[in-house]
Amino acid sequence: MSTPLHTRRRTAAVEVPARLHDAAQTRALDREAIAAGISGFELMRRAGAAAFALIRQRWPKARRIRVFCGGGNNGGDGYVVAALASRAGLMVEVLAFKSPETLAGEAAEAVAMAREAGVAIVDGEAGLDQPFDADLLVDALLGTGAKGAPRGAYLRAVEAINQDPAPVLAIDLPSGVDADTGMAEQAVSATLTLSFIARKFGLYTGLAADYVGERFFDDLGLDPRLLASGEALGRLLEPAMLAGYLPPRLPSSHKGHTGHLLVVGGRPGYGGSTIMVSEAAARVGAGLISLATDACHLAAALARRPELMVRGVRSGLEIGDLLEAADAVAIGPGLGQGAWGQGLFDKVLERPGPRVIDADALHLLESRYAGLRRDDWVLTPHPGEAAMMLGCKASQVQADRLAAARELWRRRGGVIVLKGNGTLVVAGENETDVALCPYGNPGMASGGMGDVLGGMIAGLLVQGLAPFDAACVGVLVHALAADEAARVGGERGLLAGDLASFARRRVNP
Ligand SMILES: NC(=O)C1=CN([C@@H]2O[C@H](COP(=O)(O)OP(=O)(O)OC[C@H]3O[C@@H](n4cnc5c(N)ncnc54)[C@H](OP(=O)(O)O)[C@@H]3O)[C@@H](O)[C@H]2O)[C@@H](O)CC1
Ligand SMILES: [K+]
Repeated sequence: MSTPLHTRRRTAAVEVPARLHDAAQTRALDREAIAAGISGFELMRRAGAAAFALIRQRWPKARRIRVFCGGGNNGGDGYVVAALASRAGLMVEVLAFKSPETLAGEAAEAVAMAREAGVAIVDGEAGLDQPFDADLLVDALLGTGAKGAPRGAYLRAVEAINQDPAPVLAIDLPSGVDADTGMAEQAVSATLTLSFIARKFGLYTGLAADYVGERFFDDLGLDPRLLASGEALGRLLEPAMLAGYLPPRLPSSHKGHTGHLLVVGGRPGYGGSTIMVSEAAARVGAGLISLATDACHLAAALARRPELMVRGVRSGLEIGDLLEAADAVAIGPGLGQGAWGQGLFDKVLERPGPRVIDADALHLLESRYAGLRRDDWVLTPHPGEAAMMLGCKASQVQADRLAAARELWRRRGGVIVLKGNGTLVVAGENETDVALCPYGNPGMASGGMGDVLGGMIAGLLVQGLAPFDAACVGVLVHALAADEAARVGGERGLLAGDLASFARRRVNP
C-alpha cells in the first residue's frame, strides 16, 4: 500500500479486507474445516441454523415456508432449515427435486432430521402443481456443486420460484448463478442470499447482481486463521480501507506537494468529458490541474471550474511543456480517434509515467500500439471497450469478467479497471492483485460516470498513490459517492457531475 505525498504517518489500523473465493477454493475450506474436527453435518447444521435465524429476523411474521431442495449438500442445508422451522411451529413443506432416499452423507442426515421434525416432504415436480400460498420460499436447489445452467426439474423449479410472489431466501447462492463468474441466464431471483464459509466471487460482479438481492454472509464459526489460509481469487474493497490509504495532510502542505495532473482530450463538441475528468481529480485532492483541450471549450471549462489551468491545443506539439510539468496524465474522454487525438496520444505515450488511459485512448492503444505493455498505466475499459481490446463480444467479457480483466493485464500490464457492476481492479495473478468493488448503483448507468472515475484515479495518482492503490481508492470513492448521491436524490436522474462533491467527504476519512 502506498501513501499519498506529504501526509501524516498512517495512524489507522489497516484491516485485511474480506477475501473472495471460487467454488473449488470454497470446497477446499470446507475440507479444511472438516479436517480440523468439525464434522460435515455440524457445518450443515450451522448453515441451516444461520439461515433460519435470518428468516426469523427478516420475516418474523412468516408462517408458511416452502423449501426447494436439490440432491446435494445445498439441499441438505434446506432440509435443516425445514426441520428448524417445523420445530418452531411453522407450516413447512419441502419440495424434493431428488428423491430424499437417494441422498448421501450429511445430506441424508439432514433428511432424517427433517423427517424427525415432522416436515412434509413431497416430490418436487408433483408439488409444483399444488398451490401452497407460501409466505417465504427457500432456494436450496443448487450451491457450489452446480455445473452449468439448471437442468430438467431444477429449471422448472427455478421458474416456479421466480413466478411466485413470495420473497425468496437463497441458500449459499441463488441457484443458476455461477459461483465463480457470476454468469446467470436462468437463475433464482432472490430477495436475500446467505453465503457460508466463503464469499463467492461470482456473487459480487456482472449479471449476478440481478439475482442475489441483499447479500449476507456467515462464517459458520470457523477459526479466522483457517478462513485466512488457502487460496482466494481476490479481495473486496471496503470503506474502512480509505483511512489507511488517505491519511491527513501535513499542516505545511502546499499545492506543489499535492501533485499536478494533465488532462488531455475534448475534441469539438466533446469538451464536457474532460471538464468532468478535471473536476473529479480536483475533488479527490489533486493540487494542480492543467487541461489541454480544443480551444472551443476554454470558456466553458473556466466557467465551470476557474481553478483549472486550460490551454487550447491544435496538436500534440503543443503539450510538451505540460507533460514535462505533470506528475500524471489522464487521456481519452472526448479525444476522438482522428488526427488530433492520435497526435496527442502519441505525444503522451512518448515518455513513461503514470497515465490513466480511457475511452478513445483505449481504441488508439489497440490500433496504434499493439503489444505495448507498461507497468505505470491504468487502463479503464467498460465491457464494450474490453471486448474491443480482446477481440470478442461484450457478452463474453461479462460471462467471465475476472478472466477478461486478467487477460487484458497479461497483454497490457499496469492496472486494469474493468468497469460495470462489481468493478474489478486487476494488476496480476495473485489474490492481493485483484480487488472487487461491491458498491455503486444503477443510477450510475449514465453518460460521464466513467470520465469521473478516470479523473478520480488520476487525481490520486498525482498525489503519489501507486497505480493499483490509486485505482482501488478511485473505484471505491466513485462508487460510495454515487451511493451517497443516490441516497440523497434517488438513482434515476443521477448525473456524473453530481459525484465530485460527494467524493470529497470520502477522501477525508
Ligand atoms: N460439508 C460441506 O462441504 C458444506 C456444504 N454446504 C453446502 O453444500 C453446498 C455444496 O454442496 P454439493 O457440493 O453437494 O453441491 P450442490 O450445490 O448441492 O449440487 C450438487 C447437486 O446438484 C446436481 N447438479 C449439479 N449441477 C446441476 C445442474 N446444472 N442442474 C441440475 N442439477 C445439477 C448434482 O447432481 P448430478 O448432476 O451430480 O446428478 C448434485 O446432486 C454448498 O453450496 C453449501 O450450500 C454447507 O452446508 C456447509 C458445509
Ligand atoms: K441455492
